[in-house]
Amino acid sequence: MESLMHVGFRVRVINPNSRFKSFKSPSIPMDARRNTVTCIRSQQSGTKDGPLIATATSDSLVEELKSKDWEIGVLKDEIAATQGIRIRRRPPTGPPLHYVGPFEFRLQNEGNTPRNILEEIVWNKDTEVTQMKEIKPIYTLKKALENAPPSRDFLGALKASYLRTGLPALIAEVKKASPSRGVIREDFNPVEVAQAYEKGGAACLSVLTDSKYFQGSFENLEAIHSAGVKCPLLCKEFIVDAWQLYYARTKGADGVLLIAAVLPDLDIKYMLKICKMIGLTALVEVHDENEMDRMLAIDGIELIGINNRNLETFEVDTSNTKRLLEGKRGETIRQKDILVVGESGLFTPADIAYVQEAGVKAVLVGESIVKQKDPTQGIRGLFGKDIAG
Ligand SMILES: O=C(O)c1ccccc1NCC(=O)[C@H](O)[C@H](O)COP(=O)(O)O
Repeated sequence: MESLMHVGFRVRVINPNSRFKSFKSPSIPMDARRNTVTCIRSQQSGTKDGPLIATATSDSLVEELKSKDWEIGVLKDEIAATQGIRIRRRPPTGPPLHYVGPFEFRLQNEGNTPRNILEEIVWNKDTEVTQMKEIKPIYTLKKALENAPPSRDFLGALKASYLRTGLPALIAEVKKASPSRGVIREDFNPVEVAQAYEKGGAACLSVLTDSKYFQGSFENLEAIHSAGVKCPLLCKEFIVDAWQLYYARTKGADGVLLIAAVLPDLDIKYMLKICKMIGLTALVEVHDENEMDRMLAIDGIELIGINNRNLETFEVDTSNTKRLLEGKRGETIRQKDILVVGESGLFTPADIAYVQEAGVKAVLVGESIVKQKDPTQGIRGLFGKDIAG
């Protein structure tokens, strides 16, 4: 996908209502773009006879590239919309300052605020990742992975726990705060929480790494990994770029979350391939029927999470899990041997029994256990019994 963004290509928009039926991307070949960048860099290092003409050419080329990249972003949103994706990936800045493209595109700058919290998070993440990529280019991450220890088997740990206890395997979430609940645990020591979860019988852990909205961090993930916690670790992030997969793996993740509400099918397929290549288990998250159907049409998905929380409105409804596993969808899931995780809003043994009855073999739980003084006891309370091995 990333390369598509940077090479000249023609996009045909399938949506019949689209204002942009066909669009020819910048026909500036990859090499020319590299040369542009090289040219700018050499100017920055600045020889005194650095040609002024080159500055003008570079500046206008950079402006043109920015504008075209922005237009492509808008078109990608349109393609995503044909898959029922409502989250727009357009950066919050709108068109570049000197944008002189089509009038329709210029108009789109109006009302350029996120429509809901998930969109806001994703826009913020796009900016954050762009900056991080500058600091740690992907080749440095790939290099680091050459000597990285093998990842742990996230899916295997869930299956083993389910077989051992006969209850849904627990992915216990290391979560200090959230947009919907604010601060959930004041005296938050991520390593102590992780160790308490492991002692209580969690099969895997989910570690929030977003700092702005969840007060999480990659340092937390790394610290839990280095402390010798044996449970496989899910990097709970808002993945918008394949770079993040490599980064997560270098920080000790064994699994990552891919959110169907954010990522179009092609991105999911591409990221699944990278996950496989670098030893990450992908937990693909859905919230509604459309997302479930899209994911069931993609080959190679082994783990699907059904989020009971609507990430646009914060509304939580555990019957969501049941609804998405009914009928034909449930049958397809069984045929494909996909393990389903029930996520969010689970507080009591009755909640666990309800989602197990619906067909889940694992649950992802944060608030109800992290807010207990002793999270080990929190797990006992959640299941109504001791599930430690
Ligand atoms: O939890 C939120 O407020 C939230 C807001 C926006 C995007 C994602 C959000 N949460 C991620 C999750 O779905 C939960 O952390 C996870 O499933 C655990 O949920 P819970 O047991 O209810 O803490």
